[in-house]
Amino acid sequence: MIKVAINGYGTIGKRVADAVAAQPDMEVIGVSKTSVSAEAYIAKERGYPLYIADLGKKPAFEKAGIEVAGDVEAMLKAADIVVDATPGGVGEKNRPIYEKLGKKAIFQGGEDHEVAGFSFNAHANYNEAENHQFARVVSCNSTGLVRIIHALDQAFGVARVRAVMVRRGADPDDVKRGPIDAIVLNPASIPSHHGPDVNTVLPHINIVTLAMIVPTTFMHMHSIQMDLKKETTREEVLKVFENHSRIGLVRKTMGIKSNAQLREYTQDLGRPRTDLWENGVFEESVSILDGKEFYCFQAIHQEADVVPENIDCIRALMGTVKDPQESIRMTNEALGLVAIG
Ligand SMILES: NC(=O)C1=CN([C@@H]2O[C@H](COP(=O)(O)OP(=O)(O)OC[C@H]3O[C@@H](n4cnc5c(N)ncnc54)[C@H](O)[C@@H]3O)[C@@H](O)[C@H]2O)C=CC1
Ligand SMILES: O=C(OP(=O)(O)O)[C@H](O)COP(=O)(O)O
Repeated sequence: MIKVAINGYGTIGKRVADAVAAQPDMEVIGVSKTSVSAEAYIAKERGYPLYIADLGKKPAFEKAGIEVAGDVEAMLKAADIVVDATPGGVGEKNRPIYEKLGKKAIFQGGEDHEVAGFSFNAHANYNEAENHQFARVVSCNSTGLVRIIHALDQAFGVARVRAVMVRRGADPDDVKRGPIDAIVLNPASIPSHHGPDVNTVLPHINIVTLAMIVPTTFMHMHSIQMDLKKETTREEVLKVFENHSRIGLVRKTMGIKSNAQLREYTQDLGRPRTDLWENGVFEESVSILDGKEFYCFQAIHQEADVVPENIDCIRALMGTVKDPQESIRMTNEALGLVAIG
């Protein structure tokens, strides 16, 4: 069993912890929090040993009825590998301790590529991970882009990509963020970080991305255009998506035309935390013009799509499963991830 520590038990960390616990070849040896919160109670409820960054806060946890197993360093020492899901920028500060203890670590998309020196996506570059001490799972939007670009690149060749990301303003629990009544260019300059981020995994792709944020909390929406190298048809493109285990199709017949309806659907499916782990490509939007021009809309659930990628990244860095497809299959099966559509 691979012993996994989750440093930072928040939006991403709590999902990764549950996903690790569901795998046949991994166990959660601990999760960490900085202060008492509802999430600390959930860790207790799940039976995950809870470690804290500052032992000076131990009395506050104990007063709240939450047992503390030790400090973060003790958790790291007990682990084979750590998934660092602390807020963007904190991972970089944590890196020296992983180096000191000789532990493998996975960073998230809030860190720069250089923090790990290797950026990861299971379908695109799983086999390059072995022998690395560190990896970074690219951000949620970049993960969604890499999946779809890589799939079409493998099938038809991709000459260039132009994409616009309409980003959710904040996660559902994030009461301090906005906007409440605005469309914010984020950033106003071009490109947004997503294109260069895609290039950390797929360096040969010609891509320009633009991004803005809107007052929603559930999912980003992408408008994507790609020039393909080989002529194809809409039907052939749909077949590629149907055969991809992490690209789902929002079928025309479902009548879903928004993030809100898609959330209702994942909820009705009984997905944990309503998570959409796969890309949600809108079937109706998939278009091929003049044989080579591809268009689509896709929804990306920001809290969820990086979760299975973190699980595959654990196996890839540990070198325990050599075949990417086998790891992807194991991860999907343990999560109950059967792509929609
Ligand atoms: N929320 C999202 O939509 C997505 C976030 N990411 C990335 O994942 C990373 C984590 O983001 P979230 O889960 O949203 O953050 P979050 O704020 O929900 O959770 C972070 C957790 O880390 C804990 N923490 C803070 N400082 C710590 C420290 N020094 N040691 C241990 N724990 C500490 C906090 O208590 C909190 O539980 C970031 O790099 C972010 O950019 C990636 C994809 C999507
Ligand atoms: O990884 C994300 O978005 P991104 O792919 O646009 O960087 C997550 O939605 C977190 O983004 P945030 O920086 O708005 O919290």
